[in-house]
Amino acid sequence: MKSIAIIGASGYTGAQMTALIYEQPTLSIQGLYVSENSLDKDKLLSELYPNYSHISLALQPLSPHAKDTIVAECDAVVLATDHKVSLHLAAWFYQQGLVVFDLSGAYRFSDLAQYPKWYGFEHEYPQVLAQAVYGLAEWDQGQIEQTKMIAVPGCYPTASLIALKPLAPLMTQTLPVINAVSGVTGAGRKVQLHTSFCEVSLMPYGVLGHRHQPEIATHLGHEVIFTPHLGNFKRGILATITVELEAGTTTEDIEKAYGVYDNSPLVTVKHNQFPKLDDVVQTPNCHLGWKFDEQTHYLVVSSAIDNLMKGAASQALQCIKIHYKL
Ligand SMILES: NC(=O)C1=CN([C@@H]2O[C@H](COP(=O)(O)OP(=O)(O)OC[C@H]3O[C@@H](n4cnc5c(N)ncnc54)[C@H](OP(=O)(O)O)[C@@H]3O)[C@@H](O)[C@H]2O)C=CC1
Ligand SMILES: CC(=O)N[C@@H](CCC(=O)OP(=O)(O)O)C(=O)O
Repeated sequence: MKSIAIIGASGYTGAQMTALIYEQPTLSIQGLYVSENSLDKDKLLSELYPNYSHISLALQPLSPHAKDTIVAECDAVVLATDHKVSLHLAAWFYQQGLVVFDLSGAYRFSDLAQYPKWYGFEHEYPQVLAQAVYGLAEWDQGQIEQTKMIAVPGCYPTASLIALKPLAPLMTQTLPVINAVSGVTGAGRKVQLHTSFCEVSLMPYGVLGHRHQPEIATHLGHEVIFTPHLGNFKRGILATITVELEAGTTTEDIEKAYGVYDNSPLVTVKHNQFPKLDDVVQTPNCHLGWKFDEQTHYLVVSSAIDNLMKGAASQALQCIKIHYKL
């Protein structure tokens, strides 16, 4: 049995993480934590999320004493916290010997120079960062087993990389174009004007400047154009990607490339049939659908995931299971 503390448990990904770990027979939840002065401290998680009424756990303030107790009692921590919060907590828990599964972007680049540019802070823990691995579960299994510092990928990068990585050896220099729409939970539970009910209307944002563009490019090994959109629905991401493949590429080559997922139960690949969000929301699955034009050698692939599940919590659970060989 592995004992895990969940920090940021009142947020959307933290609550989802709690519900998933709660169901695991070989994992136990040591505690749920929020910030020391959180408005939600000492409330039951089920007061915030009545759909989790079966989980009778309180949200505890992450005091210095609580941190020491976590170190004494836990094997691992899940950080479902903002990047800047995770930056410090991940380093501290890692240095105390715990395994860290961080849902934020604070450890997803090995290149220190990316952090001031995309996250607005200098990375203060280069030695911890050097130990961090990217936790795209279907691709990085060996690394996830080896290290104690796992950076769980972002939601848009998960959808995009699962679709694109098999195609990388077949791509030309032309940049793949990724258009993706996310539900509003992607922005977290905190109150913000642009995610309030009357403000949300399908629109692009972060055009040519979203931090997930370099994350996708880094872990694909190929530059991309990435345009996220906010949709007026709660959960899910649909990324539709147009990519030019080398002249002479055949439909069979692509079928073979996507065969890499033949033994990945959570990834479903369909030719000439496109996914829809309703089929993946509330599941850990990724559905891919693709079509290829042999004349122009352009391929269009759509990738659908639940941003809070495969885009965050269920992928973190995959990483936990891979790491502990559960
Ligand atoms: N939402 C999504 O679809 C995805 C999110 N992510 C990433 O996961 C992380 C969490 O996202 P999300 O769940 O959406 O965020 P939320 O805003 O919904 O939740 C953040 C949580 O962190 C807590 N928190 C804030 N400050 C501290 C602190 N100093 N110590 C302990 N807890 C703290 C908050 O509670 P309180 O403020 O009351 O203390 C809350 O529980 C982020 O890094 C995000 O980028 C990754 C993939 C997908
Ligand atoms: C709709 C929405 O706002 N989505 C978030 C992405 C959330 C995510 O995956 O997160 P990381 O911050 O962990 O990379 C955004 O665009 O910032």
